[in-house]
Amino acid sequence: MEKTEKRGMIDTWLDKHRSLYTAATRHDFVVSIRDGSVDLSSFKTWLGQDYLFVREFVPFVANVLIRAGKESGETSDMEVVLGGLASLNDEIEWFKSEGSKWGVDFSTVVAQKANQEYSRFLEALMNSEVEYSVVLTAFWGIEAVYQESFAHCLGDGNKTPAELTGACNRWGNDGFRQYCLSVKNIAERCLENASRDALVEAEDVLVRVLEHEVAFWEMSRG
Ligand SMILES: Cc1ncc(CN)c(N)n1
Repeated sequence: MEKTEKRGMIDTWLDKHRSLYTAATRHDFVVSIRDGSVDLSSFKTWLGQDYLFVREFVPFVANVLIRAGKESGETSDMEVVLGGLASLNDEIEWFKSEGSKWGVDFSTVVAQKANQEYSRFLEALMNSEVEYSVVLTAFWGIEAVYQESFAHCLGDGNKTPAELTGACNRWGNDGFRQYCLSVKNIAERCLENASRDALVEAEDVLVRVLEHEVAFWEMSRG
C-alpha cells in the first residue's frame, strides 16, 4: 500500500500562504538560473551576501542544537540538527572556493539591508523566550526555501549554466531534501503539542521567513 504523508500544521500554513511560498521558491532570480538567462553579476552579489548570511546562520543553528539536546523528546533530533551544522561547515568552505572562482573577495563585502534585517530576525529567534516549536518552524522554512529553489534549477528541462550546477546541487540534492523532511517532521511533532499562542507565533514566523527569503532574492537580483 502506498505510504501517505501525514499533513500537519506546516502544510496547512503553506496552503494558506501558497502565493508567498511560490514567490520565495520560484523567484525570478532562481528561474533565471534554471533557464540560463541569469545575470552573472547578480549571481556574484548573491554569493557574497549569502556567505555573510551563512556566517550568521551558524550561531542560529548552534542555538537550535543546544535546544534540541535539552527540549526534544527524541534523541535523534539532536543528530538531525548536528548534521545540518556539519553541512554548514562544508558550505562555508564551498563559499570560499566559489569566491576565488568568481573573483568575489568576501572581506570587502558589506551586508545589504535585506541581509542585515534577516540576521536581526535570526538573532531575535535565539531568545530563550521563543518557543522551541516556533524556532524549529523557522529553521525548516529557511532550509526548505533553498532546497525547493535549487532543486527547481536541476529539474527536467533545465538550462542551468554548467558553472552554476555546483550551487544548485549543494541545496537541490536528495540528501538535503531528506534532511529538510527530517527537520519538518521534528517541527510538526513539536507543533502537535504546542500551545495556541505558540501556533499563532509559529505561523507568523514562517510567513516572515518567506518574506525575508523573497527580499534576499530581490537584493541579489539588484
Ligand atoms: C538566505 C538563505 N536562506 C537559506 C539558506 C540555506 N541554509 C541560505 N544559505 N541562505
